[in-house]
Amino acid sequence: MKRQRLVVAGAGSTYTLGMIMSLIEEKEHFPLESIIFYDTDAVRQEKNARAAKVILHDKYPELKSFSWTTDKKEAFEQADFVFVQIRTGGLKMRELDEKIPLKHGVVGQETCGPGGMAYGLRSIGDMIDLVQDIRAHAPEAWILNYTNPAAIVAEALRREFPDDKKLLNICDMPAAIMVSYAKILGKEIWDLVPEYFGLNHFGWFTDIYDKEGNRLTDDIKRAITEDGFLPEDSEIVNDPSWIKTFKQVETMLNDFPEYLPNTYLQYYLYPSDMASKDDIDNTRARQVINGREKRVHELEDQLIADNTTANADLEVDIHGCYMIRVAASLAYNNRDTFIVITENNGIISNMPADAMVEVPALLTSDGPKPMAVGEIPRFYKGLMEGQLAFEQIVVDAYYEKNYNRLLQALTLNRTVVDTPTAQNILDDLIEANQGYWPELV
Ligand SMILES: NC(=O)c1ccc[n+]([C@@H]2O[C@H](COP(=O)([O-])OP(=O)(O)OC[C@H]3O[C@@H](n4cnc5c(N)ncnc54)[C@H](O)[C@@H]3O)[C@@H](O)[C@H]2O)c1
Ligand SMILES: O=P(O)(O)OC[C@H]1O[C@H](O[C@H]2[C@H](O)[C@@H](O)[C@@H](O)O[C@@H]2CO)[C@H](O)[C@@H](O)[C@@H]1O
Ligand SMILES: [Mn+2]
Repeated sequence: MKRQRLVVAGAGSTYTLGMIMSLIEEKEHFPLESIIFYDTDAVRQEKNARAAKVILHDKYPELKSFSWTTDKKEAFEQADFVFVQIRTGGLKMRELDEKIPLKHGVVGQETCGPGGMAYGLRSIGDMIDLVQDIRAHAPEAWILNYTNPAAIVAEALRREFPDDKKLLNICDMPAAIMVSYAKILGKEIWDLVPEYFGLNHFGWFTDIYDKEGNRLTDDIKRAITEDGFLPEDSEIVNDPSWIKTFKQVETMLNDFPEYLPNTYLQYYLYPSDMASKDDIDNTRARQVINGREKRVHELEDQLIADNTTANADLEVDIHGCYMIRVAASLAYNNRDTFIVITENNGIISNMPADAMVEVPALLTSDGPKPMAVGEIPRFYKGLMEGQLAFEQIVVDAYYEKNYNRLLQALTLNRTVVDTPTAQNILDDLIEANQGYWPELV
């Protein structure tokens, strides 16, 4: 098995340490020769890097080299794989994305509605530059991108790099949901075969099978409607916000029993309820700053001070493992099935060919081979068409630098709808995003 040379871009991320643990856990599936961290923020990256060095020294002796840099050439020129996880504007801007819509009585969420639009307009330019930089030094490397808002980023990258066959956008949410299904069924996530369609953070499981072909969907639905639904992945199992989100799946399934919903549909199906229950002074970004980010940094301080993992509480979560299994399937032509974001081209036969959809695909060394979904029922098609138009108009607005396009996008979005409200939110977002968004005309 060829050992891979991996670059983590955005290595100052709160997910990096978890990714290192997953790389260790998955080393037989995806063996590494080297890891290079790359980030534009040398200080933020260095903390993660020094802690990772301690972990890798203890738990990955086979790794030939580990280093970190802010130099693009040094980072990318030898890469086989680049995992991309950047956040333009940081958690500070995420907090504004959440608070500004809430101030106007609208859902405040990093990837949905106005918050997703704001974050998208910040991310697009940086992501285009980053992919160009990677391609300048590593034309053949696989780029696995999970930078959010993945739907809007994927649409912009599709337009910018139409012929790039080694650029794949992915999200871990379907996998995190499947971890909970697996727990209900007394199985492992890797034993389950999903049938799924949608857009990123906007989709449904239509069926779940095991590898022997047994249909398990009704067992899952029955368990959720009788006993409720909880997160089970280690990263989120005890997080009150994620517990509340998973519980909402029971409500969605009772209201719309046909398919099993992605958790993110709560923002689109119950927007008034979601907006009214959020605390503007303690939105998700604030919880992450005081929670995951603080926890990760404290753990890193401890690892660096101790110079050993002996006393550290290190856990593996599905986020990293999913990305790594995806990478392994591409690298070694495993042809495993994963839910990924890809251009529709007839997969969902009654959705536009150019839509970036989220569907199961066989991942091969020749790229993803998505499985046909066929025609989807009118309700889902209607919801998806509205959301897709929103996402595509946001990307149009980025290129056209056009205020009115953004007003159209927000008015279309199920979390907003009302034009004067859309105008007020948009004006506040423009002010908050000066220097990040294109100058609008
Ligand atoms: N698709 C998914 O399912 C999924 C799951 C988890 C996280 N994410 C995404 O991963 C990203 C990281 O999240 P986080 O909360 O850890 O954020 P974070 O702010 O902790 O980390 C992001 C890092 O990216 C760096 N960065 C910003 N712009 C950069 C650029 N142009 N080039 C290189 N580095 C750059 C920052 O300096 C920072 O260190 C976000 O986009 C988040 O939404 C996606
Ligand atoms: O609010 P956050 O920062 O905690 O989460 C935002 C991300 O939520 C999803 O990712 C989950 C993931 O599904 C789960 O497995 C675990 O690793 O936690 C992640 C969140 O902490 C979502 O898919 C991402 O796109 C979001 O960035
Ligand atoms: Mn996601």
